[in-house]
Amino acid sequence: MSGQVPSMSPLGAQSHLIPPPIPGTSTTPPGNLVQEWPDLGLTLICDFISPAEEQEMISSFHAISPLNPADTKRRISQHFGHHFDYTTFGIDESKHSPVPSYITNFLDRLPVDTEGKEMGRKPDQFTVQYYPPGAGIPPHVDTHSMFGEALYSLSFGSGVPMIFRMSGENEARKLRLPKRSLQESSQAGLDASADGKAADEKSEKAEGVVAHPAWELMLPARSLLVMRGASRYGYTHGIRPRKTDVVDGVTVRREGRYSITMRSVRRGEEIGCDCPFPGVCDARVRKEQEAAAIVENTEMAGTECHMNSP
Ligand SMILES: O=C(O)CCC(=O)C(=O)O
Ligand SMILES: [Fe+2]
Repeated sequence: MSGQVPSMSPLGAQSHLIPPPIPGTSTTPPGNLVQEWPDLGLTLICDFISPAEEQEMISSFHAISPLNPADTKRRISQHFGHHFDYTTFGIDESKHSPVPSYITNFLDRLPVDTEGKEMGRKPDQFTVQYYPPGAGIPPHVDTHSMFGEALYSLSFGSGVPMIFRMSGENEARKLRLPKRSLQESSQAGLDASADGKAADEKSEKAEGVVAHPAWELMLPARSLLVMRGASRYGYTHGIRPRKTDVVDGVTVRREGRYSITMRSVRRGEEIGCDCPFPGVCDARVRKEQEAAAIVENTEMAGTECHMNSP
């Protein structure tokens, strides 16, 4: 079955990767290969942009953020479109950075929902990132309630394997921990998530949490990944920091990679989530915390009454 969800694995197997689920394949009218995992809501469209568009994107990125040869480790991010305010967890309508033409040029080509409440919805928030060779991004679930369901990631410059794993107890627990700092989870709409894979696995091992197996999906340069459904709401995604990758059985050096993460910002009544993954859903966590605060206040009031009574 395409998009089959792997079953739970015993502890210890988690650092090993299992093969990715087998996709269904098709081609778009211009002949681009499309890989689809319908059960996971995951789609990968190859050659979504041309090599010429890719070159334009790279030069436009570095026109704003020139590469610093002394700094070869840090991911560099540029934000366009509506600004998301991570202190209020809302949109700041007064702040908007013009979206560069290298992005607006392909917006009409993005696959959007053709039915349902998000029909025709296009992204309006864009994060362009440069990952120097070897850099990654910790496994995380993008915030559910504040963004539309479809998340897009366009890869360019070079390809990279993205790691996916059905989230479990560990992610649910972390989402419920008091936030050490909003900044920590802020840079790309991430949940209050891991500090990285190593930290993730260490805490799982220490607590004996049984993790779901992880698998990697190669995102080729110029490909577009679309995450909806389970892959968007229930799975963590990330990129392991490492200098080499094994691609089709061959070890290759990782090159610098760029990506454009595209999201649509929810406003007003749209904010919220009723996904089938309450363990890692920020909307559910907020409700739980509000309910707990009401109980606590009621108990405090009861105590006061009791103290005041003769
Ligand atoms: O670089 C990517 O493809 C993904 C980045 C990501 O997951 C994010 O910004 O939330
Ligand atoms: Fe993400």
